[in-house]
Amino acid sequence: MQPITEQVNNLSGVSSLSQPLIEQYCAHSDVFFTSKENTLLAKPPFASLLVAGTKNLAEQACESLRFAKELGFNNPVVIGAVPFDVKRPAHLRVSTNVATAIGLEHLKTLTPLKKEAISEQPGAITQQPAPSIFKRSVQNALERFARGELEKVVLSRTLEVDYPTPPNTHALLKNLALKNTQGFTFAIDLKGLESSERVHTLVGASPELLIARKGNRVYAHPLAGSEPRSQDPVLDNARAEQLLCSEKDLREHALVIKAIKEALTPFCKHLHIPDVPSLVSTETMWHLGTQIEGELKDTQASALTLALAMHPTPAVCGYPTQAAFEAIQALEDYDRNLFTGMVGWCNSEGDGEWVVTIRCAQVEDCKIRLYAGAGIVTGSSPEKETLETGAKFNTMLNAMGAEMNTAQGAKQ
Ligand SMILES: C=C(O[C@@H]1C=C(C(=O)O)C=C[C@H]1O)C(=O)O
Repeated sequence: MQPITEQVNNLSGVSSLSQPLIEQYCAHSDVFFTSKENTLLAKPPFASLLVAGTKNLAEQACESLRFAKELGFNNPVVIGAVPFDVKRPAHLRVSTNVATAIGLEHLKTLTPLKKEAISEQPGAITQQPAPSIFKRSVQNALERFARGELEKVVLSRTLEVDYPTPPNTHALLKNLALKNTQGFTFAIDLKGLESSERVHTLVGASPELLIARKGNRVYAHPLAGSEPRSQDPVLDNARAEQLLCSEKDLREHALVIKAIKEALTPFCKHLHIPDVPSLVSTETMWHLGTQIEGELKDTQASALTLALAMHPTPAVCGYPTQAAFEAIQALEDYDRNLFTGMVGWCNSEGDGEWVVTIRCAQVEDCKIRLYAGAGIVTGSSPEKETLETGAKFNTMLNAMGAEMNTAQGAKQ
């Protein structure tokens, strides 16, 4: 895919390489997003903040971008985060001050970034809920499947890491980008939502592309079905091979593909979906992934419109969607808010990239809250799902320079 953001403003006149952009990021005010192809750094002043329930969010975004263009800005961009529950306020900003660069994949050819400490002292980790409670929720989900109430639900848990002084969010972002050059690394200032002067940032490195649009072409790369990586190469390969032919994981994956096909078909002239998924690896996980490509009937539907039509996919919610959503409300005892929502950007042409908000955390003052979920279907094991969510925390824990012990299920 060619860079989508070629035409976007570069008002600060920075070079077109992403490393300087990441160096210029300021945790107190900015929004940073990078994919393999594009890096965007949006700085204040922001033209407006779109927080309405997301029902008509795409229209609002479209109007605000048109208005910004009428005011003489060449390439305004909508950038930010939409929550898991689309009835909750989104955190999207219209920016006319966006610097762009090529994607992070090219970081490899630049002076290597070095991993930085995010805090002088280690943080204290608390699991919320405790693994035993998470396992009970998985068991409850299995009982719901047996009663025929639904086929899949994604259940999640969190870790709270408390530091004696505020951790360095900029260093955390750089560490994430350094290790996840194949994924989508982001940092979104959330102060507009909370009206607090303290650093409050959503930060993460998602491996999952919800949708990218460039002209009349669309791309999606849903992931579902996972195995933790192992540091032992033989075991690591064996886990990957096992995943590729796991009946349970293929069934879990197929539900996601079915829903995405239903969501995208009305918009597309052609939609290419491979018959079988392939393996996707991150630093910490193996996943089953399907590379979907389509051609739009027309370019009326923006990347944000398409993303909202797809969200929440069964990769983060379950199947059927409403039953899964209700099961999540009943079984999770915390507020997901932005976790398992979407993060990304969209320009006035309607082009953009939206990724699933996973492998992420919220940094607030001296606390970092990490999130991880796993798809549960008939055949899932409470023990294995706890280990899987534990392994998913490692994307953030590694970047934080933190570690949980094996008993807590987060070791590789
Ligand atoms: C919910 C998360 O991941 C989702 C669930 C997956 C699974 O169950 O296999 C895989 C990728 C994501 O769609 C997460 O990482 O927190």
